[in-house]
Order: sequence, then C-alpha cells, then structure tokens
Amino acid sequence: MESSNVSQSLFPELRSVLAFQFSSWYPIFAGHTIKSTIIRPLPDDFVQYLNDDGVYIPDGADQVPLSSSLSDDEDSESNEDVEPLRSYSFPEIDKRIRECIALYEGAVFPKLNFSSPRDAAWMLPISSPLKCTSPADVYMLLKSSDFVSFDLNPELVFEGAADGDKTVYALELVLRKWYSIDRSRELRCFVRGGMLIGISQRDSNYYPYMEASDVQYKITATVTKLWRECIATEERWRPKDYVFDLLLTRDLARAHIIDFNPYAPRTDALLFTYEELGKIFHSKKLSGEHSQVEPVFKFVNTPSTSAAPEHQHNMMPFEALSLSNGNDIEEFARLWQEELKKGVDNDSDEES
Ligand SMILES: Nc1ncnc2c1ncn2[C@@H]1O[C@H](COP(=O)(O)OP(=O)(O)OP(=O)(O)O)[C@@H](O)[C@H]1O
Repeated sequence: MESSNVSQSLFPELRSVLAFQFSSWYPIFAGHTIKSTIIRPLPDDFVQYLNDDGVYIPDGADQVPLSSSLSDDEDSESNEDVEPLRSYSFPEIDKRIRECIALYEGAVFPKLNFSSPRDAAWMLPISSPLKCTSPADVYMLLKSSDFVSFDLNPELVFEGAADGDKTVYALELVLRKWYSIDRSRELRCFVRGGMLIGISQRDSNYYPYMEASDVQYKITATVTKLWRECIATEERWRPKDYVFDLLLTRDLARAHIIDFNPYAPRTDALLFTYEELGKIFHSKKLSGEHSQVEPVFKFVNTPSTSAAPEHQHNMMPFEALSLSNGNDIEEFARLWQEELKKGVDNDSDEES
C-alpha cells in the first residue's frame, strides 16, 4: 500500500502517451525545433523488417552488403542449417529518405515515434554521431539499436498510460536535419503540475564553464523564458506533466526544443532522481508561487573519472555484424570466437 502511495506521489498519472510521439508535438512546436519530416504510414513489411533478427540492409538501399571475413567454403558450411534471410526492399521509403537528405543539406538524424537509435551511434563515425547520408545508414542504425525496439512494442509504449487504445498507434519514421550538436549546451527540463521544477545538464561530462554563477543564472533565465513564452502558454499543448530537452544557442540567450518525453519512469531523470523532483514539486506547490518559482538547475560540478563511452553494452565490432547475419546466437558466438582467435594468432605471428 505504502509503495503505491509513494509511486503515486512520485509520478502523476500519464494521461496521454501519444501526446509525446513525434507527430503529435512537432506540428505544434515546428517553429522552435529542428526541421523534420515524418514518414507515415509505413508499410507492414517495414515494421516486420525492423522486428526481424539480424542486422542487414534492404535491397536497393545503396549499401555494399556487410561481407563476411570467412572464406566462401567456411561461409557455406557454417550457414547450411541457417534459414535464408527474408529479403526486403523499400523503394518508396528509400526515395523519401534520399529526398530528405537532399532537402536537409546532406544528412539526416533518424528516429521513430519516441526513440532515436543513439545506442547504435558507434556504427557510424563517432565524430558525427547518427549522421545519415544514405538510406542504408538509416536502416543500419535502426536495425542495430535496442532503444528503438521500444517503439515497435505497443505493450511497452502504452505501459502505465491512461490512453490505452493501441489500435491508433502507427509506427512513424522521423528524419531530422542533422546538426553537429554541442552536448555541453544540451539540457533536460522537468515540468510537473504545470510548474517548471528542474533543469539538468543532458550528459554526464564536466563542463567548467557551468561553474560560473552568472552562467547558471543565464541558463535558468533562458530556459524559463522559452518555457513560459513557447510551451506553457501554448494552448494546443495539453500535458501538465512532461519533460522537454533543449539545445542552448552558443550565447546561451536562446534555445531550441529537441524533444518531449513523459514525466514517467521511462524518462531518465539524469542528474536528478524522481524523489528529489517530487520534493521540489511539493515544496513549490506549498509555496503557492507556482510557475513564478525558479527551477532548480543541476550540472556536473566535478571532473568525471570515468572515460567509458555511453551505451558501451550495445557495442560490438563492425566485423562482428557480418558474422551475425542469419546465425543464431550460439553459432554467432562460435564464429566470433574463431575470428578473435585468428586475430590473436596473427598478432603473435607479427610479433615473432
Ligand atoms: N537533428 C539532430 N542532429 C544531430 N544530433 C541530434 C539531433 N537531434 C538529436 N540529436 C542528438 O541525439 C540525442 C538524442 O536525441 P533525442 O532526444 O531526439 O532521442 P531520444 O531517443 O528521444 O533520447 P531520450 O530517450 O534520451 O529522450 C540528443 O541529445 C542530441 O545529442
């Protein structure tokens, strides 16, 4: 009993999860966010393709097939019990992706209704994360990501939400103009009961410039202004409990909206915990000042000791992908071990 009271006070009711899908909020805030194109409806076999095991590219999507480094003999021997992969081809979607790439000056950032494949960013050059310059890049990221599989599963999407009508849920492919984003200027902002209560730095790196109190003041003022003028007063935007992500301009005087998320356990509270946010919310509510109260701003204030890259758990060497095609996990593990052993043997040959 007690725990349900606690969670009730930690999280307000999630009235509409669909308010947070891209096609719901983008038309309302198009003037304050990155230019984007929504491709929907998507054919059933596209959804099937995303759900299928293995990372492979549909025919005609401009990609040299991921080639196995095994010899032909080994290849045919190891694959003889494996069901051939179903082949897919999406000429219409390929065409739309190419048009968007041209429209957005050479590159797009892909996502589905809610999630981007940011856990698969390591697939493309890390210096320009998630920068897709061909349909094949888009497919490869979506197929390699665990995060986007959330959007493919209506049970997960509607979990804990009051708008339980899964029949209206349709998958969408979103292509946003790609920018080289300075992560030190990204923020996540928490709104509960119609009050802006918290602002967190978006990643976990230490940025010395944030130590200065005038910088903190400026960031808080910019976020509060954008929220009051563009979001809180926007009648078409109904949720009273939500999280939004922003990118500050270089001079910290303005900001662009990046994304909206539900105020719910599925949204990472970053440098806050939801317990802390709950306390801030209740104290602001008691103060009776509502949205005029300054939000709490949190940033990393000591240099980090960890150099581990984000989403490391989801990384595997590129060569491994070619071995994964159509193999079950045990077969894949065996082949990958052989490849690793070959590598060790070659290394010791070179050393001797
Ligand atoms: N158009 C873009 N061009 C380049 N990078 C982008 C673009 N949009 C977002 N990003 C980067 O990708 C990150 C994730 O984007 P976004 O918030 O849309 O994905 P998400 O999967 O919804 O993330 P989360 O689950 O954390 O909300 C952003 O923090 C930003 O660094």
